[in-house]
Amino acid sequence: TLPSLDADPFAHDVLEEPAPLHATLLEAGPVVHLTRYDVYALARYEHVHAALTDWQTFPSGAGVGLSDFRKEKPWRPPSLLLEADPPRHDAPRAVLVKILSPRALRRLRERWLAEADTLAEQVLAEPEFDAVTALAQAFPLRVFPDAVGLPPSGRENLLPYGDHVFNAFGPAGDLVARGQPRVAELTAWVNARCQREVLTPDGFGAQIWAAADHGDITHEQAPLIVRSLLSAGVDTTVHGLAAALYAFATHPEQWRRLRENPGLARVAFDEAVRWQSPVQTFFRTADRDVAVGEATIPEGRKILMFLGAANHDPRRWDDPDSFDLSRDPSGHVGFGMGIHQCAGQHVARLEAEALLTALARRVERFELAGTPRRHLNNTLRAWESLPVRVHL
Ligand code: HEM
Ligand SMILES: CC(C)Cc1ccc(C(=O)O)cc1
Repeated sequence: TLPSLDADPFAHDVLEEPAPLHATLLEAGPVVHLTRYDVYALARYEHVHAALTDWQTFPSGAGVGLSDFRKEKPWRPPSLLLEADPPRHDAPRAVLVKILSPRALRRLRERWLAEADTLAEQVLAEPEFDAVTALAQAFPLRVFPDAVGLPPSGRENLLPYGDHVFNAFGPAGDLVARGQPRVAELTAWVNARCQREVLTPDGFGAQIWAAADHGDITHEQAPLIVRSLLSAGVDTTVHGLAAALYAFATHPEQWRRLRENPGLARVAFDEAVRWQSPVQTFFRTADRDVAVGEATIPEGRKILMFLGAANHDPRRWDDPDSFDLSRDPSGHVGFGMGIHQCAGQHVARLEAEALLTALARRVERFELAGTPRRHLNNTLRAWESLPVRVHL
């Protein structure tokens, strides 16, 4: 039989502190029926990994949120990557993976390292500041819109748009309602920024349009693929960097390790992504009755994958709740896994390497200078503020 639970994974107290629910789910069995939404929760690493890598059984085409696109109209035209399955998914994916590859990003490396140094010099002139606004938000907004090729005006729309995109994967509750008043305006702004004529010639956006000229995708698809960058490329890195800064402010011995070996910056970021899982959950749809353990997930139902729980599954990780730079975090599901694995992970890692390297060269120790406050979102694990004191 299938264990069931009436817990609400999107309740504010769970979004604030998901660990107790994760513990319950990890213990209860491979699959738990969440009766409140009639969805099937997967929390153990083995089963989350299996679902992520089996797109035929667990497709994305009906949406990766609670809403089933076969039953209700999506709030925006579906993504050609995130909310598409092969074969439709293939060409957009191939184009974006090439544009965002480690090799393609090499041309940005020096500029992003220099931008991080400049930002660090400015911010570290003060002994105390809010690491969320001064660093985690400021750095991505300093380098990413330019890399996409956005014009300067209106970039303050990116964070609230992304926040709504991530809330919209959850139930239509107060967090979605809070974003509603600005959705039309933010959507219009983002859609206008996906048009060829507003994008600078050397950015990721122009390269997507050039791929259409080259026949790799169609010109109708190009703006929606640019929209994917604007939807997924900002809030994720902001909260990923905030997670890393929170990890180091609460683990001074790990910061010391990074200072002794700045080459650890990239693995430190992946360990922070594993430890905090900035993207906590999202869905798939069961394409058939699926046996998981002795349980069966009925065809047509949504499964909810708890990345944050899988990244702390003691069946897969030693001492999972510790933030430890000596761990090999590879294999974590913080960037997903399989054919939809994060197309922008190398962008995120380069942003993190630049910022953490610039800070490691200057900051002897971080400490919390007040109680961090959470930013609640249906999908993202995020900080509203992270007051820190730095010792140079
Ligand atoms: C710490 C930062 C980030 C995290 C934690 C993250 C997380 C994820 C996860 C978990 C997925 C898989 C979604 C699924 O399987 O349905 C994903 C997909 C994706 N991400 Fe990221 N992401 C990050 C940064 C970025 C950035 C910077 C970009 C763009 C430059 C980006 C673009 C995308 C796109 C386009 C997809 C869809 C890929 C596909 O469906 O083939 N992400 N991301
Ligand atoms: C973790 C994922 C849900 C992040 C994400 C959001 C949006 C898109 C898009 O293609 O719009 C892609 C990826």
